[in-house]
Amino acid sequence: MLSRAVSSSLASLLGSRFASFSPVGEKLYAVAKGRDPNQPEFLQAVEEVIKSLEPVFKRDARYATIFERLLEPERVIQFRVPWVDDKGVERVNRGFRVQYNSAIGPYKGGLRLASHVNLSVIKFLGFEQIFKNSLTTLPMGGGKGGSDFDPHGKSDVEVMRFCQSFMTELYRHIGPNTDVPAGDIGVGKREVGYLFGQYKRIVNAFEGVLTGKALEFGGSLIRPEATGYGAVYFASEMMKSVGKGLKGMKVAVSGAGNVAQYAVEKLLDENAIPVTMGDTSGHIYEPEGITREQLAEVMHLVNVERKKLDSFKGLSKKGVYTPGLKTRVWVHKCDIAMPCATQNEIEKEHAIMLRDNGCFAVVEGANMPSTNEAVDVYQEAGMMYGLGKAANAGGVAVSGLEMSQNSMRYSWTRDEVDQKLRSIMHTIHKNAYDTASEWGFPGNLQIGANIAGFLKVAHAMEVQGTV
Ligand SMILES: NC(=O)C1=CN([C@@H]2O[C@H](COP(=O)(O)OP(=O)(O)OC[C@H]3O[C@@H](n4cnc5c(N)ncnc54)[C@H](O)[C@@H]3O)[C@@H](O)[C@H]2O)C=CC1
Ligand SMILES: O=C(O)CCC(=O)C(=O)O
Repeated sequence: MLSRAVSSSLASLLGSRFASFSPVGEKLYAVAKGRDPNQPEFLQAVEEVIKSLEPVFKRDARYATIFERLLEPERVIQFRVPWVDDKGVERVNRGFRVQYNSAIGPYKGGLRLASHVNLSVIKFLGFEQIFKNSLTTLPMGGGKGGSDFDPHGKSDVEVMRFCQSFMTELYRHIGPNTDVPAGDIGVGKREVGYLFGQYKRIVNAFEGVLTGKALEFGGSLIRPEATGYGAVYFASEMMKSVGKGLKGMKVAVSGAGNVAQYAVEKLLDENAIPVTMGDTSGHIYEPEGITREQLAEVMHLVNVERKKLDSFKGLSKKGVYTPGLKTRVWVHKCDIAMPCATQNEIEKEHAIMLRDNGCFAVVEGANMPSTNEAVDVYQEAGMMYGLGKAANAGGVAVSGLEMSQNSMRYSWTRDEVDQKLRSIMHTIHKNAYDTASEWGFPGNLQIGANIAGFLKVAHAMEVQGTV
């Protein structure tokens, strides 16, 4: 245990929020911060998990030791990605794959292509993925990768050249029983296709090394829809737990990409009223609800024309488009907020706006979309909080089902996969809910999900020895 003097000097070194850790939590956070002081997103994710795991560390100090081991990724791969643009100019990007934890299965997690990608971002995502994958009930470890290459504004051929170069290094580190990447921001069917083609060409084997593949070469039905649908199934479980339903609920959704599109589609199926969608160009607000026709236009614009919402033509008379990111979707009155765009898109001021406007639940389709200060606002206000690790686990869960289908050389029907997804989201919610109650925090899905996700991995790590 740290002395009071050491602990207070560490507190001033690490910032005021640090003061609320127990001495064990302080020590673990200090280990992470001491090793990687310049990785803010990673440290934010670590802080959030440590706070939830305090009761576990208190009950049995063994778990703190295991957690300290888990904090360090098993392997971090960083590499050069050279490619040639359409003008014949040589370009270089930086590629990453963080193979974070393989205690319960092969590393599994997406690849992100976006200019903001750096090691801190990939490490936070890989760290989160460990707990999320554990919650899915499927045997998948945690990993994440990507590059600071931004596919927006690049031609298809430029994206292909980049993906081929990226895979020319990555292929030696992955495999269907080792590490199975998939999509994330900036990586959809097109990019997964180019990556798969290059892998197959190099290793001369047709194997399930990526998920999110097109149906023609081993993809699973419902994988494109899975994260958005899964988040809405999770929201529905949250509502049921307090005797409510989604019908008639006004939902503010951020994002206009994969997760947001299918969240809006499923909200419409459930007779909820999605009132917003947003991207880096701005956002649309439809006070009476986004219609299926408007959603179809967004899908065409984003997925086919590769444009942003500033090109959206279908606003209703009451609809409003607000350009830029200064004003976010969270200014609009809603019952439920579903952030489905990116990390830290809800800061404390936005959480306060949501709370003051009567929003009573936040369900995260994105990874770590709320800052820790925003989460404090939700918890202090008694708002329901479905954290990303639980609420957006449907995507990776169906990726796990894609791996199973590839292994069996078989394909389940759309209904079969959708039923399995629903059942997995039900189980994740129940596990988080029950675990929260068992540990003395009834209704706190954040604590419940983090503890349940951690304990499974911790037990596997313990019996596998110090590896
Ligand atoms: N695709 C998947 O299966 C899964 C995705 N996620 C998470 O969901 C989130 C969205 O991912 P996808 O929809 O797959 O990506 P995407 O690339 O299809 O869409 C991302 C959307 O967010 C918007 N966006 C990005 N940065 C923004 C910013 N700073 N402010 C406002 N809008 C911004 C983009 O313009 C785009 O509309 C990410 O946090 C991702 O990690 C989580 C689980 C699985
Ligand atoms: O489907 C996958 O393997 C990855 C999904 C993902 O990146 C995520 O859950 O954040």
